[in-house]
Amino acid sequence: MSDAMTTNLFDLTGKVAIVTGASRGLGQYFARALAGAGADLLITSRQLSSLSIFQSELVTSGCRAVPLELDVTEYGSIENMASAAFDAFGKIDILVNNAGCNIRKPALDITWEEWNTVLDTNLRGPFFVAQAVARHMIPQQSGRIINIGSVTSVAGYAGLGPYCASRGGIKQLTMSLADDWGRHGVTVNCLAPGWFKTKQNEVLYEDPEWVEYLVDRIPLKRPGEPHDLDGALLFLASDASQYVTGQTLLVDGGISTGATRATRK
Ligand SMILES: NC(=O)c1ccc[n+]([C@@H]2O[C@H](COP(=O)([O-])OP(=O)(O)OC[C@H]3O[C@@H](n4cnc5c(N)ncnc54)[C@H](O)[C@@H]3O)[C@@H](O)[C@H]2O)c1
Ligand SMILES: O=C(O)[C@H](O)[C@@H](O)[C@H](O)[C@H](O)CO
Repeated sequence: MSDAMTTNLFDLTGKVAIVTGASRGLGQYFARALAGAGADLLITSRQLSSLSIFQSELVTSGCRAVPLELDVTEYGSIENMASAAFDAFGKIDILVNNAGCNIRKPALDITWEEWNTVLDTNLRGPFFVAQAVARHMIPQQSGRIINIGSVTSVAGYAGLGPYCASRGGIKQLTMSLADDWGRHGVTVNCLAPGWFKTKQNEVLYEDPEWVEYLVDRIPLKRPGEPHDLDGALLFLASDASQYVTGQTLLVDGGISTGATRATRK
């Protein structure tokens, strides 16, 4: 019998995970899934107070959870977070680079500042968070970095120019970092969700016609639910993916099979 049949490849007992942007949305679900698999958690937000209820929930569930302040657009904030994270548990095994934002506007209306806000948050930030955390993972000769991408890592949508550029960039960045740090036992992969209703995009779901159009384009015929991401997250965070690096895993109900379709079914 192979070892895989006698051990739980997805078990994260004793592992320490950082989830950025964990005060709400997918970040909270990622943290819950990692805690459910046994990991201790470092949850970050720009405002520590926004983490207190969620920290209590994690602690009540038996997880050791520490809140940390992080603004991914500030280099000093990233450095402080990474060293505080390491000090909290003496190691960092998993990073989920989740914090992100979107400005949804026709390309002609995007300002210089808006471009910078999206790219600084979604691409420059995750790069420097990964760098700061890898400085702790490399001496350990192990680590799992999971960058959050999107279906827009592989497809372009009108009105999402800076966002698509940032998510395409994170896919390429994932491959570059995987090549850089693989020799040190650190894997870097990208988890790319499709369409999930959260604070970032809830306004879109207020329009039933848009929802109908969206669902029509999704082969599995529904938007994602956060728990749809659990399996892929735990795969990329655990020993189950020990020989997987540089990959982008789309969890999107199949919408990336075609950004648009000529006929409606
Ligand atoms: N919801 C979706 O359909 C979807 C699909 C694909 C990818 N994503 C990505 O998943 C991630 C989570 O998004 P969500 O849908 O939960 O949206 P959300 O807006 O609820 O969560 C985003 C989180 O990032 C944090 N954040 C924003 N700017 C930050 C900064 N400068 N520093 C630190 N934290 C910051 C926010 O405070 C929030 O906690 C984002 O990167 C998003 O782009 C979402
Ligand atoms: O704010 C938005 O317009 C959405 O949240 C997008 O980010 C998509 O949901 C997602 O990225 C597609 O994968």
